[in-house]
Amino acid sequence: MDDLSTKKCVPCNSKDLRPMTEDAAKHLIRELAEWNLINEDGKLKLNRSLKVKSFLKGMDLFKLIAEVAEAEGHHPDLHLVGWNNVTIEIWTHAVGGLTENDFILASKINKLDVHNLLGRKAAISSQHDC
Ligand SMILES: C[C@H](O)[C@H](O)[C@H]1CNC2=NC(N)=NC(=O)C2=N1
Repeated sequence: MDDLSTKKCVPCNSKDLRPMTEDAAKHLIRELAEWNLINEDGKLKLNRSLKVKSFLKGMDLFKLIAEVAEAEGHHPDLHLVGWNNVTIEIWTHAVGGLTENDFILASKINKLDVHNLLGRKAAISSQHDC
């Protein structure tokens, strides 16, 4: 399996884009440390929450994530910035479910060097050598 973070998201407006099955999503999620596969009213999504050092550091993290999303042309739902935590959800709105784009974006988020923004003991990805 190629490292998802080395792939590029594709435009979501191709008519033959379909949501992936739950089995396919369960297979791919194994490549994504710290992300959860959730089923919200039958809609599969990727979800994760992170501890951050402060509200402002949470906003800084969202800005870095936004830059990755803009570069990929694929966007997360940046759900929440709390005083010490953030929550991110990713799904492909065009198909109402998950596509490989979502996993690619999550993998690129995992690669961000944001140690200075994260709360104690938090890590953006357990795959990092910290
Ligand atoms: C053409 C382009 O791919 C679409 O407008 C993109 C933009 N970003 C997107 N992000 C997400 N998460 N889902 C989409 O369906 C989507 N569509």
